[in-house]
Amino acid sequence: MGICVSSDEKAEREKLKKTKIIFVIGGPGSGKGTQCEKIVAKYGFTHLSTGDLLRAEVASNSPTGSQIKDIMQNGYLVPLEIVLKLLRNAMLQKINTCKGFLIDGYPREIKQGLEFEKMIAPPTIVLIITCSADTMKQRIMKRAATSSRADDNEATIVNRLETYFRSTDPIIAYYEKRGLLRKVPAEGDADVVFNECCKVIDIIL
Ligand SMILES: Nc1ncnc2c1ncn2[C@@H]1O[C@H](COP(=O)(O)OP(=O)(O)OP(=O)(O)O)[C@@H](O)[C@H]1O
Ligand SMILES: O=c1ccn([C@@H]2O[C@H](COP(=O)(O)OP(=O)(O)O)[C@@H](O)[C@H]2O)c(=O)[nH]1
Ligand SMILES: [Mg+2]
Repeated sequence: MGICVSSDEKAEREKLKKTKIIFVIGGPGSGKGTQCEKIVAKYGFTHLSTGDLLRAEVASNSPTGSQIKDIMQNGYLVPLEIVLKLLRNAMLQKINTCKGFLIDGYPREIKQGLEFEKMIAPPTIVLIITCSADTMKQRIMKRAATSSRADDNEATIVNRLETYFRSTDPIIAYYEKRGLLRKVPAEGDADVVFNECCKVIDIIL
């Protein structure tokens, strides 16, 4: 028996394929959220952070939320099916009004990127925000003073950095080979970094 795809689903897929999609990746605390906020203000794109979607799921106390709470608290990766389902639903909710999507914090592994393309669409570009592990640590510790994130503590930061560095090189190589990768150095002030982000985005408008 073949797979039955409804006409609604076909229309959704077509819409998703026509939309600009920017993956925004980078280590924990590198400034993805900060840059996305600025990009939204200037370009009107829709910002979806997979970390935020997962935190909302945990806060809702759903069965999925309880399943992923400890994984996140410890700085490991949530199963891909869960992340992708949340992401797809969130995208479909915005698809009719959206000028383009910023997908912040995804993919964390090549497999996540491949599944996204299968279920949703290929990214237009992949923006990677890069700074040293020391800078990331310092930024998160500073944020920890005011954030209520359960994973903004020294022990979890070590795991988050390790998780990031373990999977990131293959992701970079993969999108570089396809000509989709855009690197933005992020040691400087947020405004300086933003200026570089704009140069990259202006080209795809
Ligand atoms: N260029 C920058 N210079 C100095 N501080 C910055 C810069 N970019 C971000 N920050 C600060 O660093 C902290 C982490 O930034 P942000 O939350 O945007 O990172 P993130 O990549 O989204 O992190 P996470 O992956 O943990 O969600 C924030 O407190 C932010 O204000
Ligand atoms: O695609 C994703 C995105 C996030 N996470 C989980 O959510 C946490 C917080 O993610 P976020 O992007 O907010 O912060 P980061 O870990 O990059 O600092 C991560 O440590 C993971 O446990 C995940 O498993 N898959
Ligand atoms: Mg963030």
